[in-house]
Amino acid sequence: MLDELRQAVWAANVELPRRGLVTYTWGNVSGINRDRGLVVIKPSGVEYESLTPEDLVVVDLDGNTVEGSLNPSSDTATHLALYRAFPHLGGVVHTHSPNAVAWAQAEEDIPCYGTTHADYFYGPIPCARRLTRAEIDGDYEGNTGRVIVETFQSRSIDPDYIPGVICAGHGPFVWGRSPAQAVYHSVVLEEVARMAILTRQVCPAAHAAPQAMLDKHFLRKHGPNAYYGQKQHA
Ligand SMILES: O=C(CO)[C@@H](O)[C@@H](O)COP(=O)(O)O
Repeated sequence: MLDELRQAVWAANVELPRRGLVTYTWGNVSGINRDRGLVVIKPSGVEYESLTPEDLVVVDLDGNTVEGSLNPSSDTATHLALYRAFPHLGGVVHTHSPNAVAWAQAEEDIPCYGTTHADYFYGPIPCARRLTRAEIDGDYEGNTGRVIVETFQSRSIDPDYIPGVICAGHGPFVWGRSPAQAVYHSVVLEEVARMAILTRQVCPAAHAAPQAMLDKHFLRKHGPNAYYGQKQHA
């Protein structure tokens, strides 16, 4: 079932260790078929070295397993909350990439200091608040997704313009139009998180990039007036 999506989700998952974004099994990628309302996701705790496309689990948007004999990722409910709330998402990635986690553990948005960030994220990357005790004890992974969605709604952030978030004390969830694009954005998020840490070290009072620079760099790559590259780039 969903052979093409299964292959894309498998390729995106095995790209995570190649890109240095995961240690052991600390991450997962999913992809969605919107027509069928089905999500393909990595099974929980399976090593990337032994992962095959057949190991992936197919779930519906309520989290029921439709195909697969392995348990889906423990983060499945978070992925599903994002797919339900943000209709343009085609793929979601979660990792514990260290520079993004550093900002998440500091409970700070990742500031946009320059053009590398502005090329892909149209403003600071938000840090979603810590969960309450009741939210952790209850539907933890579902609540993680709900808090991410609340963060975007309450701050009027468009998830197409800021394709990722860091969750306080936890780590990044990043998305894209496809599983491959979600991995691409995860690589960028980790790099800009690292650059922002270096910037703070060089100058603790560094200024955020001005709006004009954000506008120029994001909008020349995204949206109706984009002119960067050859039109098919992520
Ligand atoms: O945060 C955690 C574990 O604390 C998970 O995101 C990570 O280990 C990946 O879990 P899965 O192997 O996808 O269940």
